[in-house]
Amino acid sequence: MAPSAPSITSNMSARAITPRPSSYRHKSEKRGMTYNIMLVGQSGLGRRTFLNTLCEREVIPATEAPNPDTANVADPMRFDTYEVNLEEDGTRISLSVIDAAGFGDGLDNTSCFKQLQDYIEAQFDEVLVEESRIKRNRKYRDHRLHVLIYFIPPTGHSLRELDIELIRRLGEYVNIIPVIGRADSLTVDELQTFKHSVMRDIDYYKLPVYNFCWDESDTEALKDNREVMDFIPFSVVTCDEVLGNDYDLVRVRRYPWGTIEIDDDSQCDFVLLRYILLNSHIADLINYTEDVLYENYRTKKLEVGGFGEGEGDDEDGEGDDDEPSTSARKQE
Ligand SMILES: Nc1nc2c(ncn2[C@@H]2O[C@H](COP(=O)(O)OP(=O)(O)OP(=O)(O)O)[C@@H](O)[C@H]2O)c(=O)[nH]1
Repeated sequence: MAPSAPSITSNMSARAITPRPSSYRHKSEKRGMTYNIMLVGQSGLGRRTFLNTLCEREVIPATEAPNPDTANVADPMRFDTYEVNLEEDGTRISLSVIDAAGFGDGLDNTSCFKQLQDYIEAQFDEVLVEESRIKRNRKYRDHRLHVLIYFIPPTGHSLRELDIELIRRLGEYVNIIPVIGRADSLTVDELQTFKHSVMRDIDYYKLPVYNFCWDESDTEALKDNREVMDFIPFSVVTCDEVLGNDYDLVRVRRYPWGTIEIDDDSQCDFVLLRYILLNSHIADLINYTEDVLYENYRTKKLEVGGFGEGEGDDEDGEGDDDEPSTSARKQE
């Protein structure tokens, strides 16, 4: 008899905290979900490897080494999109990941914030236009960003101006989850101290990172969510090798002195973060984006009259756009 497919060993069960999937999650189970994630962080912090580890396959192949003649010239930001279909606990997830490459790599990074903001707003505007059509496009694919994973470098100090500015500028448009990339660069004590410093800065500057406790009506989930918040920023170590046999696989990062099991929650927060992103909190992140962040954006845009004549015009000739934009209403 052929052996069954090997499965990745996860030590999630050993963790003191396993957040309960919210009621939103159960409602979306059968329908399947359209989910959009953006990865932002300076080059080399492990965005590509993180995505591959998250999806358990090579979504972004390794890039070739940079040409030494042009390596000193910072590229402008690029938004590379990757589509992946996943199944998590029986729920189909049509995942779109936008890798914002080149953020923070230049000497002057002021334009990066605007490029990111423009990108996120453009996805909101697209929905605003779509909502105002008389005849809706049934095949319309919503590209609003549901979560932005921001990679903080493992400096061991505190947040940099660049980190503060990014969270401050984009927090009103997207759910930002800060993570410490390459967290294996820090010892256990350094990591704890660094996490505290980052949280101190987030509190001090009132930075709008995603608040897991936004839905206070769900009292049962509130306790779990408070515990989840204690892990922010999540420490991430990604996999560069899979060890094991036909029955059991263990994902590791190998060093001269040994290995780190990235699915072991006593060694980093990757397994918890993955569970939050793809399972327990996926529906909350989508709902918060649609019901709060998008609604706020929409209200502001319509109040200042920024969504004026012509924006709803139908380029492909489908649908009629005579309807005034102010009548665009989100279907409850
Ligand atoms: N020590 C350590 N190295 C890592 C980790 N994640 C990725 N790396 C390594 O860091 C290097 C860069 O990783 P990438 O995933 O390509 O980083 P990126 O952020 O996508 O970088 P760019 O493609 O340059 O924008 C590779 O050699 C990875 O193997 C990690 O958690 N710990």
